[in-house]
Formats: sequence, C-alpha cells, structure tokens
Amino acid sequence: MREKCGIFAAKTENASKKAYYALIALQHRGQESAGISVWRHKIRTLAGRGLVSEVFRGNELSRLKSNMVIAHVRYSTSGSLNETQPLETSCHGKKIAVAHNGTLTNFLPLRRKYEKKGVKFRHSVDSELLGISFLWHLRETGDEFEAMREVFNEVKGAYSVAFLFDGKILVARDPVGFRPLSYGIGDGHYFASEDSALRLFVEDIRDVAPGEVFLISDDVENKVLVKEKHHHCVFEYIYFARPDSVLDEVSVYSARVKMGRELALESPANAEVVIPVPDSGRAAALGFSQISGIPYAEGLIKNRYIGRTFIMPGQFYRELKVKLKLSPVREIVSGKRVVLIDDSIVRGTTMRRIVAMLRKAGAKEVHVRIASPPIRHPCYMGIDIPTRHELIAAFGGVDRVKKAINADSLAYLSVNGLKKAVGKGELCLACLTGNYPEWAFHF
Ligand SMILES: O=P(O)(O)OC[C@H]1O[C@H](OP(=O)(O)OP(=O)(O)O)[C@H](O)[C@@H]1O
Ligand SMILES: NC(=O)CC[C@H](N)C(=O)O
Ligand code: SF4
Ligand SMILES: [Mg+2]
Repeated sequence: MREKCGIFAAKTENASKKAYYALIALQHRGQESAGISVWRHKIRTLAGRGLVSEVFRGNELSRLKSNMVIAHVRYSTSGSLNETQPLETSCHGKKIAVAHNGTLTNFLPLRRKYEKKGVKFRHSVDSELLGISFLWHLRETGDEFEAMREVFNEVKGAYSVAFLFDGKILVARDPVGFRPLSYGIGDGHYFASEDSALRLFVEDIRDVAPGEVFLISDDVENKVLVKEKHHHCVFEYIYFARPDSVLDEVSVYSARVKMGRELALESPANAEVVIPVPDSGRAAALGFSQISGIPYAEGLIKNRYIGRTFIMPGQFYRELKVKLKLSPVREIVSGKRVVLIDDSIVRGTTMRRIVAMLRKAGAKEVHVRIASPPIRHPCYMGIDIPTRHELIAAFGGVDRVKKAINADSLAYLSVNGLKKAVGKGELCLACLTGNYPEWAFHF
C-alpha cells in the first residue's frame, strides 16, 4: 500500500523557506518527488524527483523569494512517475499551479469532455483536471467561489487541493473530506495536509471543513460551499498520518493506542511479551500491552535510513534488503511466546518475513494481532492498494492468512472495534467493508 501526497500553502514572509521545512515535516506522505511554486509577477515552480532534501539543496530557494507559496510531496496514484507537483497548466490563456492530494474517480470521462471542447492537457496525472475545471468555470462565472462550486459539482473523488494563479491562492477540501487538511493562522495564513506540519509556525490551528474553500489575495475569505456526509479515510488513523497529528479533532496517536486496546479485549493472546512491528505498529502494541498486562518490548529494530535503496538483482540481495530493514533483538525474543502487533497486513510480505525472523531468533510461539480489519477491497480515492488478487485477505478467511504467514494464531480488529477506537462515525471504510461512499461515484 503506497502513501498519499502532502500539500502545503501559505501567505507569509519567507514563504518558500517555510514551505521547504513544511515539506520535510510531510515527507512521510510522499517520497517520489517534491516541489514548490511561488508567485513573483508570475508562477515560478521548482520541482524534481526524490526526497525534499535531494530536490532542494539550499540555493534554489533564493530564486523563489515570495510571500505566496504552494508546495507538494508526491506518491503517484495516477499518471506517470515522472510527473511532479505543483504542476503548471493553463486554460483560455490563464495559467495555474496545482498541488493535489487524492485521486479523482471520474478523471478520464471528464478529461475527454474537456478535450472535445478544445482544451489541451499537458500532463498525464489526474490533478491537472482540477486546475482545468476551475479555470474553465472561472471564465464562465468570473468568481472564484462560484467556479469552485462548479468544480465540486463536476469533479468526483478525493481532493485536498491548493491552486496558485493571478497572485492568489485558493485552497479547498472535497465535499466528503476524504483527505485531511488543516488551516493555521498567526504571522500569516497556512494550510497543510497535517497539523503537525503547521505547528512549526503557528499554534492557532483548525481543520478545513469538507466542502470549504479559502481564497487568499489581499484579504482572506472562506466559505463552506457544499456539505455531503463526511467520510474521512480511516487509513489516515491506522497507518498514514504522523502519530503526532490531530485529524478532524481526533488524535492519531490516541486512536492507534485505542485500536490496540480494543484488539486486546477482542482477541487476547497467551504470551510473555508484546512486540510491535516498527514503526507504525508501536502505538497499538502499547495499547495491547496496557489491557493484556503482558509487558511491551522493542523486539524488532528498524533501520530508518534504507529508503529507496537500490537493490541489486537476485534473490540474495532481496533477502539482504529485508535483513537490512528489520532485525530481531534476540535477548527479547529467544525462548518466549510472543504477541506480534502490526497496524495492517496488505500483501503479507512483511509479516511472513517477520514471523520467520522471530522464529529463527528463538521465539517459541508467534501470535499475530492486527490493529485493523482485513483489507479486502481496492481504494479508488487515492491510496494505491494493490489489485484484489494481491491482497492476502481478499479471498478466503483469516485461517488462510494465518497459514500463509506461518503464525501460531492470528486475529484482526473488528470494524466495530476500529470505529470505537477512532470514536467518530464519519469514516470511509470502503477497503475494509466494500461500501464505497456514494458521492465519489455519482457521475
Ligand atoms: O503486507 P505488506 O504488503 O508487507 O505491507 C504491510 C506493512 O507495510 C506497512 O509498513 P511499512 O513497511 O510501510 O513501514 P512503517 O510501518 O515503518 O511505516 C504496514 O505498517 C505494514 O507493516
Ligand atoms: N498520493 C496522492 O495524493 C497523489 C495525487 C495525484 N493523484 C498524483 O498521482 O500525483
Ligand atoms: S477505501 Fe480505504 S484507503 Fe481508500 S479512502 Fe477509504 S478508508 Fe481510505
Ligand atoms: Mg509497518
């Protein structure tokens, strides 16, 4: 399962430098490319493949001096890997830069519709359509909010998006609110996918509401244009977001600890030590340990510098990569019955290898507990979940997965347990239940 993009936008002093630091705080949301666009009489964009620190090495930022910025870190879900964001496009002779997190469900038919009207698309990625639709309707209505109302009517799917055009910034969250988006105010106006990136600069922070639009020029104006039933992506809480973020007023860290607590209540295990799969399994393992009374220990160590390390061809080097990434602490594991906690299983590759690794390190029994329900359906809203046949839990029951990963026992958190842990009814759970939010597919 691949991660989501991160977006940032601000009107403030030294905007591009702040964007650089915000992108570093959002790096976990996308590692394929990074980019910054500013307004200096016209749009100027610098973007490239790689991590933020690889794309921006210092001097470039002095060429982007401005007080108006939008910025992006990308993990592609649509179009070519060579695309970067913010992307620049134009319609009716007007230019716009677009930074988008999410995936559009009616991209292809809408793109065809615009092409028939004579619009030329310059990119392969769905995000361009948001810019085109906005500029098209801006010319028709002459008003940014009315244009955005048309975008909401027309473009379906998930989008938290920032536009830069005509010396203005427009920021919007789709009417269902799949993707997170926060607004911060202090020595300027700031927006970011997660509030933890805004806390670098300001403390006065709130969520952008689903269907809400901000227009920043000389003044700041905001309106909630449409409100559908809120469907926040539950995987932000399970895995994607930083644990120190608060999304739609729910702390990601607390939600994860509660997932572990619910899991221990639903599916206890007879064991001597609770071990998390780092990094994302830690909070749930702590919750599991609190309820079960079984001590928590860091029995697996993760090398955090491995990143997109080039892997030489061949089985030997593939195995080596796994050993480089994770290794067991023998003293903790040896001779013990272990409860191993992770946030999710996607293909099952990680879990299969870890169970084998723990057995090799001397674990007597390995009981796997997963702090989310089985993923059985694809996501069309921006998470690159593999096709159904690659999802280990898509066909057959839990017992089949247990055998495949060679665990002594296996249990997943129930959908109800998950809802209790997050504490909000307004969630998208489609990849777990197969019930897709209607708005995103109504076109
Ligand atoms: O079943 P699989 O297809 O192997 O994928 C599932 C694993 O991937 C994710 O972790 P990841 O390795 O991305 O690292 P993190 O937990 O440190 O973020 C997730 O937390 C699981 O551990
Ligand atoms: N992960 C995302 O949010 C991706 C945004 C956009 N669909 C892209 O592929 O660039
Ligand atoms: S289908 Fe799953 S991953 Fe996709 S938006 Fe819904 S909860 Fe998130
Ligand atoms: Mg993990």
